[in-house]
Amino acid sequence: MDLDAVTKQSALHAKPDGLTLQYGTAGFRTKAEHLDHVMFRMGLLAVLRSKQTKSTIGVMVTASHNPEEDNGVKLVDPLGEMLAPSWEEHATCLANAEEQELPRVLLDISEKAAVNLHQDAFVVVGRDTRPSSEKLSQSVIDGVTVLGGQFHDYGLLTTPQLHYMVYCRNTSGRYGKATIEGYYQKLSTAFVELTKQAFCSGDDQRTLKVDCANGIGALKLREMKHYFSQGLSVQLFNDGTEGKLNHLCGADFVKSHQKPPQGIEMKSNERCCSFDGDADRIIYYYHDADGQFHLVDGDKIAALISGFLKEPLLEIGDSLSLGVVQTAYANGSSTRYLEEVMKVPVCCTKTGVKHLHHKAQEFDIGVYFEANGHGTVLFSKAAEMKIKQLAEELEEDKKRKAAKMLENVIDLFNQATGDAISDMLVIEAILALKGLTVQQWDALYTDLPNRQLKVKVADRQVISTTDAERQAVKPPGLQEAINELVKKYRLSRAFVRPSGTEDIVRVYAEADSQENADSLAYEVSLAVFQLAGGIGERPQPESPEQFLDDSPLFS
Ligand SMILES: CC(=O)N[C@H]1[C@@H](OP(=O)(O)O)O[C@H](CO)[C@@H](O)[C@@H]1O
Ligand SMILES: [Mg+2]
Repeated sequence: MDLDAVTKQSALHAKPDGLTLQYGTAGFRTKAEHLDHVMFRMGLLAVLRSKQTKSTIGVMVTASHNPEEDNGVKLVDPLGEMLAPSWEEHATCLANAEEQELPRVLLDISEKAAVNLHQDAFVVVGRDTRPSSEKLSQSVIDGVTVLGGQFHDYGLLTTPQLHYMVYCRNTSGRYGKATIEGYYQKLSTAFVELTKQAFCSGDDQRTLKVDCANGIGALKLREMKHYFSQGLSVQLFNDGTEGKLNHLCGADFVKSHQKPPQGIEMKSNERCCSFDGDADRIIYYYHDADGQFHLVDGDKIAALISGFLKEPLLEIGDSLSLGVVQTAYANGSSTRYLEEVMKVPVCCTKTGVKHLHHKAQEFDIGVYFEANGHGTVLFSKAAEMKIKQLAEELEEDKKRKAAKMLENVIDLFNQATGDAISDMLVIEAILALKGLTVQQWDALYTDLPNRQLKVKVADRQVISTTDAERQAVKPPGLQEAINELVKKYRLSRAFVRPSGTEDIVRVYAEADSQENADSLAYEVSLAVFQLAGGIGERPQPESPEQFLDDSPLFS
């Protein structure tokens, strides 16, 4: 390691005084103007991680669903997974080190993680469409090269596409080709194969309206749509030509506001979906004949997919285990439906894809989705081999077809991470094969009315939780207060946790009516405000709708 060169270069990527950042649920995120030094340092860290794992490491520059002025960075581990937790700590240490400390911190990390400094390093870089992303990804590359690492800059990519590239490169191309063309080919071939039957049987070509959040999803979907146009026609909205990234549109907006995005023309009963700003989340929705808006979220996606997978699994007669992984934000009705109607085991983990991903790996077939639409399905190596073998060997036509279908489903899912494009194609394939409308899908179960709020407190870390974030253990008295409030309503549940991506506390409540869910969320927010050090004046009790966007206390 040429530490003198690091010192010299780092002066060109100076750290603003007094800034402390933490590698959170999805890497570092803050205002773009504060991130140059973090990018450079994550370039350095990616080289060390690459040397240690003797693999290609990914660095993605994005702040996903956050405002256009923000940016962020996360590292992608060898199998396309999120960075290992011990390295998250190294990342935080490195990002916050004073400039003169950098050489020492780099040596410290190398020693602690037993990095062989003579090993070659290779890093791949991707970025979203934010105005700040190009320059920031150049700072990542500066960090990579100063430590002698090789790199490939993919330029504009969705986050899941970068995960895919990393996975392909570290599995000698067995997973797919590590090019954008390879990604399009792999997914669209599986989609066309899977849906052949559905479209032969006389179904009209299907159309789907997609709100691309004015982000990278628009660019990539536009490039890709010709590959699968024989099975599905997508109409793009919020494609970035006019509007601002994630502003009044995108999956996060639709889910948290429970209303349609601006910039999309919705006719009644038309199937629409929204991606988020880096295209790793997807949410469906429609207006019914009475003009009422219906959200079909990540929980319903998990229900649709697991129901669909159960049938061919039964058909092939193999006892592969199927399970669903959710977080505390999953609607209570979805959990009940999966467990009681579908008879599928359900696990709850902490928020953040890495937790769900790891839990899902415990099943032969692990379906994981956050309610906000981030998720995928993981097939264990053993399950994949078994299915491939059965698709070749099974004599009975019906059984062989079921195995073949599962084989295509495996190829259609991005096994590295949740992927809006891949999930969209899976969902569209299932709806086509089953002949389901979006209304029929929505009718699998009825969501319990729910409300999410954000509370600003002086230090959100005064709240700590247990039981997959469903119980607050600190500050004293908070959980007891929540329990008392929950008792006032029917079918109710509420929890609070500090966000891992924003400087706020999140409050979630559900109950038998929207009014009750709103009141409960509001009352719990007040309890947080009082017991966990809220900032500003105590808000007057009004409808949560009124302070969803505007209040400095709640948003
Ligand atoms: C309630 C919620 O939607 N939380 C989101 C959000 O995390 P927070 O830690 O809640 O800020 O961003 C994460 C990264 O995108 C995503 O994984 C997660 O689901
Ligand atoms: Mg995202």
